[in-house]
Amino acid sequence: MSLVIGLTGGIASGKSTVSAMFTDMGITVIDADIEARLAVEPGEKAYNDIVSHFGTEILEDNGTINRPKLGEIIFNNEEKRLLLNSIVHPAVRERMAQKRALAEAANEKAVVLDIPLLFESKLTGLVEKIIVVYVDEQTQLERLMKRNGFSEEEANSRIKSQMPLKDKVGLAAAVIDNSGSIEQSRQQLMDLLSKWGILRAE
Ligand SMILES: CC(C)(COP(=O)(O)OP(=O)(O)OC[C@H]1O[C@@H](n2cnc3c(N)ncnc32)[C@H](O)[C@@H]1O)[C@@H](O)C(=O)NCCC(=O)NCCS
Ligand SMILES: Nc1ncnc2c1ncn2[C@@H]1O[C@H](COP(=O)(O)OP(=O)(O)OP(=O)(O)O)[C@@H](O)[C@H]1O
Repeated sequence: MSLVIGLTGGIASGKSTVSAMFTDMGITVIDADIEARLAVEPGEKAYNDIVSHFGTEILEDNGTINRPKLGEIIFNNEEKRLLLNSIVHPAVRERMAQKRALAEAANEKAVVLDIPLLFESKLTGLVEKIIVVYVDEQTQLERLMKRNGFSEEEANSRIKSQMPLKDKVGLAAAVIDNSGSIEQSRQQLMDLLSKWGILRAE
């Protein structure tokens, strides 16, 4: 039986950084952001639905979705964001369930589902234990602006579209505080996985 771990947090809180640590340990990570990208490739049902609702203005010349443009629309319009969610999320859920079943069938010790919107989309039933990757608000804002080249306003509109990170902390089985160095976060993860019996204590 695999332990199914949900890895979540807020935008730019460090989920990918922590999920890379799991991958380094040979633990399978299924990433909702990647599945969401695959689900909207040309020819997919979700792609057709997006084009019919948002129009061809959100396409690149080669027919793929212009992600910065769609992002600018949905992070400034709650109704449109919920519409996009209703198109993309069912496809993501289906893809993640398929991959999770494959990892479980292979009898892996643990499998990680990296889902930014685990709580917002009420997907907690998909996982057994939840790890929240936390950073303080100021660090989150600074890292998001730096990583994506966003203005403070652009970064804040994205942060505000999610459940406040500090509210997620209270809903988790464990929290990794990623406000410090990456090495400090790695140590927290190692301690946690030893405690859960996934890694042997050194
Ligand atoms: C709006 C889109 C095109 C912007 O693409 P872009 O490449 O700029 O960002 P990316 O997909 O890498 O997402 C970055 C982060 O933004 C946050 N985010 C993305 N979508 C949403 C959303 N609908 N609501 C709140 N936060 C979101 C997440 O923290 C995510 O990790 C894209 O995020 C999208 O299609 N979103 C809808 C699907 C979705 O909810 N994905 C998130 C997990 S399933
Ligand atoms: N402990 C750290 N110290 C300094 N920078 C960090 C640390 N952890 C992550 N970062 C940087 O902060 C940014 C956000 O981290 P990361 O991409 O892992 O977040 P994320 O939660 O996966 O984001 P998203 O879900 O929005 O894609 C990245 O540019 C990353 O390199």
